[in-house]
Amino acid sequence: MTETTRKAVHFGAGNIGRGFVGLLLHEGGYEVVFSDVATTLVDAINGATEYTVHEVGEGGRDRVVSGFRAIDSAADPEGVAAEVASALVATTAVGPTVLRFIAPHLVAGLALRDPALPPLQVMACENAIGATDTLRDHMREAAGDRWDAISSRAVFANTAVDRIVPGQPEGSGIDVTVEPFFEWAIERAPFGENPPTIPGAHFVDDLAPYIERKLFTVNTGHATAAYLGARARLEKISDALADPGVLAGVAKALEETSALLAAKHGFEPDDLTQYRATILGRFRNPALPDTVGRVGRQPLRKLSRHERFVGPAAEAAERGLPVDGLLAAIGAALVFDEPEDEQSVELQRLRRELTPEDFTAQVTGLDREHPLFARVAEVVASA
Ligand SMILES: NC(=O)C1=CN([C@@H]2O[C@H](COP(=O)(O)OP(=O)(O)OC[C@H]3O[C@@H](n4cnc5c(N)ncnc54)[C@H](O)[C@@H]3O)[C@@H](O)[C@H]2O)C=CC1
Ligand SMILES: O=P(O)(O)OC[C@H]1O[C@](O)(CO)[C@@H](O)[C@@H]1O
Repeated sequence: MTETTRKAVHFGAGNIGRGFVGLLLHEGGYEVVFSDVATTLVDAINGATEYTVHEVGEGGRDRVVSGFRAIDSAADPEGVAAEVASALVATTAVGPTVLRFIAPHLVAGLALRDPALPPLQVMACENAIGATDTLRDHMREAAGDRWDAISSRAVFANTAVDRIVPGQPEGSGIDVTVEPFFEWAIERAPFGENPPTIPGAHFVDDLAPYIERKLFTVNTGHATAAYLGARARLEKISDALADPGVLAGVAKALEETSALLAAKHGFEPDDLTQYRATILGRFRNPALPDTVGRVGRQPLRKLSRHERFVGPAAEAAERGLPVDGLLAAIGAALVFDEPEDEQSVELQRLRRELTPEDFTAQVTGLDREHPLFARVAEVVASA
């Protein structure tokens, strides 16, 4: 494989796929093959020779991506397997619950792959702890008896990706509007001497502190702003941050997650204060057309056991740390009522049909004996 055939297959050509992962892979010198199930999007990508990532806000600039194509994985699974077989890198940005549908494509590609090639470098770029491990588990399951023969043809690294990429305005084609900030932290060890070349990414020995700091600050804070903003009938995230009540609620929830991060991972409190300030500045970016509906999407996933609210609140409660701000955010999430969002509709149905205790057990996954359980059930009862 020569320098000119450096190829990455990226699953999920949506907002983060084109506006972040695809962009950085392109800047790292890879030809990018997007794989998606949205036929119109695949056609639009194949109809273009370049697209522009518009970074809006302070320090932002336009970046042009070229050297890509797209393939419809529903219509042409054999084509996807062939691309995977000869790629150097495979990434995903499809949503954590979709990883199991990507696994069979990767397995089929590894089965075709020449064992003499360098191992495929697999990285799931989702907002979830251990997403690449989850993808590998799905692959192992999909491969069954074949796994032992093909698993050495790939290496797997967990990653933490951070860039706000909102829903795109009508008529923007495949261009993407994003914030200027980004961070991509990747586990170093799986690659040995040959890490992928991704400009601006940083390789770390232990990803756990990075991904927890990211998820429990950026994502906890963003989702808190969305749910408090939606409850205050605000539509834009930047307007939510301008509301003193919402801002105070976000600040309180994040002070609690910072206290946990300091206690658990040894982050310096002053550094966390600075990190929170930077993040609140990012949420306030008025040039980003971001909405409480997008950021609050899939509330059942966000209220689950190891996600951005219950995850840190449970650990904080176990350590006797304060959780009132996180409980208030959970209270606002419970009344998130977006008819367009399936999980929001399901959430409201569950609230109507279950007792507060049964709802808490089912939605948050907390054990009934956990120190947080009764407090969440109380919030559910009074929401
Ligand atoms: N948008 C953002 O600001 C950020 C998003 N993320 C994470 O990135 C992931 C994707 O988020 P977005 O790009 O915002 O969503 P999106 O909805 O814009 O993109 C997801 C894409 O995946 C495609 N897809 C769905 N099922 C598929 C399948 N079986 N095979 C191939 N493609 C499939 C969809 O058609 C869509 O194009 C999520 O896990 C999200 O949490 C992470 C950091 C930032
Ligand atoms: O599907 P999720 O988890 O809401 O992912 C999107 C979130 O990730 C973020 O990009 C933060 O990195 C936010 O823009 C957004 O709220």
